[in-house]
Amino acid sequence: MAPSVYVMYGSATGNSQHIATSLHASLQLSTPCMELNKWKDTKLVADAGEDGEGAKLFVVCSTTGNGDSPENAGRFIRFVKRKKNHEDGVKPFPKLQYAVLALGDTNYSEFCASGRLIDKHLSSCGGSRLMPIAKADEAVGLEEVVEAWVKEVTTSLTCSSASCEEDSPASPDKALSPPPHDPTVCDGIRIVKTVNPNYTDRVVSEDEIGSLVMTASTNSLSSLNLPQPPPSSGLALLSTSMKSANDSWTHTSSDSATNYTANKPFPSKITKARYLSGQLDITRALKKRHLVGIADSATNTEERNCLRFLAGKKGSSTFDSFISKHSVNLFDILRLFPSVKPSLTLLLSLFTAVPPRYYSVTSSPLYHPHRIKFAFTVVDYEAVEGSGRRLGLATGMMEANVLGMLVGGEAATTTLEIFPKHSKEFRLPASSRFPLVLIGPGTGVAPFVGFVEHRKLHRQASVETTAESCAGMWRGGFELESGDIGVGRGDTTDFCSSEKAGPIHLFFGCRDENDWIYRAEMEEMKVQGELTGLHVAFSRKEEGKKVYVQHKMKENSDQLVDLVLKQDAYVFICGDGTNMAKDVMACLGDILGEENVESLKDKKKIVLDIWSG
Ligand SMILES: Cc1cc2nc3c(=O)[nH]c(=O)nc-3n(C[C@H](O)[C@H](O)[C@H](O)COP(=O)(O)O)c2cc1C
Repeated sequence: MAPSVYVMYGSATGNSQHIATSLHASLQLSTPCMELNKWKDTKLVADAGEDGEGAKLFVVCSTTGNGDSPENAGRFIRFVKRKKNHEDGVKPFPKLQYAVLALGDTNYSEFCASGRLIDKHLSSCGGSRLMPIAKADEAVGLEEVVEAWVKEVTTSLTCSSASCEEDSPASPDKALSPPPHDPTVCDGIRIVKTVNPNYTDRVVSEDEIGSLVMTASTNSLSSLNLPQPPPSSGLALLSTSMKSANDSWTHTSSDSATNYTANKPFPSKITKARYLSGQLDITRALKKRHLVGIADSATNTEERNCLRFLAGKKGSSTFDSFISKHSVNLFDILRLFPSVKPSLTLLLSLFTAVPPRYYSVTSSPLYHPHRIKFAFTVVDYEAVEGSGRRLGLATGMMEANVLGMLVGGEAATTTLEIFPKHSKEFRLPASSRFPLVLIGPGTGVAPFVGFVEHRKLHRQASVETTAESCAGMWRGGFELESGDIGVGRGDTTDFCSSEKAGPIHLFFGCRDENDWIYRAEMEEMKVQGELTGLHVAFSRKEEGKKVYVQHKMKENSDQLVDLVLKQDAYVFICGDGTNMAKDVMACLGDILGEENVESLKDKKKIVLDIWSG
């Protein structure tokens, strides 16, 4: 009997899920397409086990966080990693053949970490590779690697099948990649009247397509009637209450709060909101896979061809200059290409459920055990001047919810569904004695505000506890009278307070003073001595002089060497992964030496929490 074929995915923002479901549909499999965590709901273990008929498994999995697995793949990865799965005789998948497509982004240091783990451990679990792992890089575009992998999977299945000729599954190209060369598209696509108002019924060359679509888009986009919220905005801070009869945020693994997940979030009450500054800058646009899907629903051939061209290899530069540059979204496409009438089912399959958004907590649980604060940039921008305003889906919703609170002190009307996502590494060392080097330009600074607050409160609490013990208020069952020991309570408090806490240096960067979030807090921390060094870089304060955090780090090279290499400091870096993290890591390499940086990363003494826009 032929082995059963399974397609499974681990996805945080929908890309892997879409690739997997499209592949699954095109292969017309009888097994369901599942998220990896649901592997036990399938017959995979039975089929690929010692007594099974054999199984082929195709995995598409992304990496999120800083080398973390997507939530819907974590359980599966923990399962394949189990030590006992790798011992002789008890391997769970001796009859498994598999292939892994890993999605990632080379801007992150742990490129494709989850896919690599799955590929490695499926082999340790007894499986054999049908093909080497494929790694698709978001930084340069996923399409090429994805298309090649899908083709290889399809070929491997069709040609290993005895009934190759009659039973071959439908080509996955249909769902996943642009259609093959079509002369009406590539040799002279006619841009439809609705796209170009100056259209005359003529054939235009490929070179003209870009500018025509651009002209049309600028005209049309600027007339889009997007809802206009009040003038912006920028960075906002929300404070939400976690308090309910039985739940508390502060307790860890054993507590019920950790049971809140993306699928079962906690409805938190918004208690406070305030603006932190007035600047924004994020982009969001349709991906090629959306265009491929939508193109088929165009009833007008020319519109369909135009969309296919944009989604294909030949249309890549037009795609960049039209779709990406203008942040063209579905709504724009429906207006620009009126014959496109996608069904609800198609849209649901193309646009996966809105993924959760992750924000760093900026407050210490020691301060407010039942409340958390977090900061976010309100996405509100024009992709190209005059092309109309774009609003962030999640941040726009959050801002709208608390607008009354921000401008008039009214209470928020809705709750915010939240759940915790614990970080293994991006957390303060247990002892306050270690110095900290905190590098967080822009909103990257948000978690560090909580770090400094937490360390202050932690230290206060431990000084008070130690001082009480030292002063003889408690001595394991009996109390000493004042005068029994030669020092007073004041002396011991002073002694305990003088216990050395490591210095904290914060490197922050922004455009100019208007952009300086948490300024009051930072300056207060410096005055109070909680921050030993506050190093602020302004990139647009002086004409022609761009100063970034790396420049401030270089200025303080000797101090950094002393803190990190002699005093055992922890270095935390948070913020934009596309440029900042790379530049900061290169700068650390220059200051501390590449080898030291590598070894400190391995020891988790240089820790990153980064994201790409
Ligand atoms: C918040 C965030 C963190 C990420 N972290 C990593 C990472 O550590 N390593 C990596 O290779 N890619 C990382 N990526 C890139 C994603 O893996 C990539 O965008 C992928 O296409 C997402 O696929 P998905 O939608 O199926 O989750 C990250 C992306 C985001 C948005």
